[in-house]
Amino acid sequence: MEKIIVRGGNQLNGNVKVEGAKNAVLPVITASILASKGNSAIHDVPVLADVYTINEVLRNMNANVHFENNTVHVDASNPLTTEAPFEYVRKMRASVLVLGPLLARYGHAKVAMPGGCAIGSRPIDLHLKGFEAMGAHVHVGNGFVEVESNGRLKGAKVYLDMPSVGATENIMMAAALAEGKTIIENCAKEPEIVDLANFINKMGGKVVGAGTETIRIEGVEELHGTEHAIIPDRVEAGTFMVAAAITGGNILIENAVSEHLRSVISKLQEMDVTILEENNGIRVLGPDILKPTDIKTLPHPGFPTDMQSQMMALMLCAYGTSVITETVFENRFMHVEEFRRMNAKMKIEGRSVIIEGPCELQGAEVAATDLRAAAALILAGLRADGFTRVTELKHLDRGYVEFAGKLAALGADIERVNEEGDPVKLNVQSDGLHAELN
Ligand SMILES: CC(=O)N[C@H]1[C@@H](OP(=O)(O)OP(=O)(O)OC[C@H]2O[C@@H](n3ccc(=O)[nH]c3=O)[C@H](O)[C@@H]2O)O[C@H](CO)[C@@H](O)[C@@H]1O
Ligand SMILES: C=C(OP(=O)(O)O)C(=O)O
Repeated sequence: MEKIIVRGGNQLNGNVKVEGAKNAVLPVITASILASKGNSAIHDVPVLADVYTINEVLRNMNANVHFENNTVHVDASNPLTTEAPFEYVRKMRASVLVLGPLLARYGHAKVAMPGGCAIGSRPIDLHLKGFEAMGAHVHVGNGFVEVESNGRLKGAKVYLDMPSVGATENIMMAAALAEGKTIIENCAKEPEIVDLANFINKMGGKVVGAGTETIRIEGVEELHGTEHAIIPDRVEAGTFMVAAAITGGNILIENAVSEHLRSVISKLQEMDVTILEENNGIRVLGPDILKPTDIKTLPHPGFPTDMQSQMMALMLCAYGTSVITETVFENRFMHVEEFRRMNAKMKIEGRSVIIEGPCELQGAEVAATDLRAAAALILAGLRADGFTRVTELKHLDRGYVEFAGKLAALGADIERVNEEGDPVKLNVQSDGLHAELN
């Protein structure tokens, strides 16, 4: 089993470049199969396990997919099969995002029902409600969800009970090829939604209002391949912002987009972290003494749940009591137990965690419980006394490119090793890595 070993105490300084956003690239790659003619070239794609998984899902459906030099080329002009088996959905829930495009193009899609996961139960009822409103029939049974329509989907008015990111994306993709107009109300406003809408529009689609709470989609008869560059990853950027803050360092996070990070910037400033918006990114300077603060996770533009565990690591080092309230996922505190192994003092009360800082963090062997928890434990290790060993790196590899390598380049004493203790350098150049990452 591979581990990341970090010895705390080093201040991090220098520049780091943010990759394309995982949560933008996955829906964009699935949207590319809406095109019945022409190739799509998707640029600035991060070399992540999740990208390999979605590429495999598409290949399995008979699309032609090629991934090289951070560009994914998709040719979906062949007739596609319309099923994504459990093997993929188990690895990555975002595989359900093929439902909308397949249903719109072929009138049929079948995907293994995603189960619960470490952060909550994560149902897809809102996705299905949207498809039904557009005239599809939904059948759930034997571990699968199957959606079917008689002929073309019909544009409809869909109100989402909560602004689900995945439901907004799936319904937007389905509506792109539907007959007539679809209006999605109370939809998600995340920057990744805007990126997907831009991609669909470049394919010949007619989507307006992405980034607001109402999206209007005028369905078209056919979409074509196009070229698109993915937006920078705001969660990776936020993670490096915390790395600067927790080590009292000075890091320029290149490519970070401040408009995507307003809530994170504001909370870091409350903790006395200095944030400078520069031409090519965001510079973050950690203070000698961190102040406590409170956060409540919310849909965008509220504080992102995907930054909750990294902020928890930072709050452990602040002087005073901080409170985190998680409202997006019902069970996203699995990392609390792991932090406790590092001498963290905190208490879970319902949907909140009360953190009594500053804690004298101690190095320990800890297991990543999800993708962001993996990063958060490594961040805590940067500050802890002695060596922290983080296992279950499959979570980290879903969403961070060369995380240990990037931290080492900034001055961290960190190494990724295999079972024998030999250093592991991920060769992140080609699809050949797929087996290794899984
Ligand atoms: C690949 C990707 O982009 N993943 C992101 C996406 O996940 P994802 O798209 O799965 O998250 P959603 O916005 O859909 O989920 C938000 C909440 O809505 C609930 N819900 C969702 C759909 C549904 O049909 N019914 C329902 O009840 C979920 O259980 C959850 O409690 O947004 C989350 C919230 O910002 C992020 O943490 C994930 O990193
Ligand atoms: C929860 C996350 O991703 P996913 O929805 O792909 O599990 C995340 O990126 O933190």
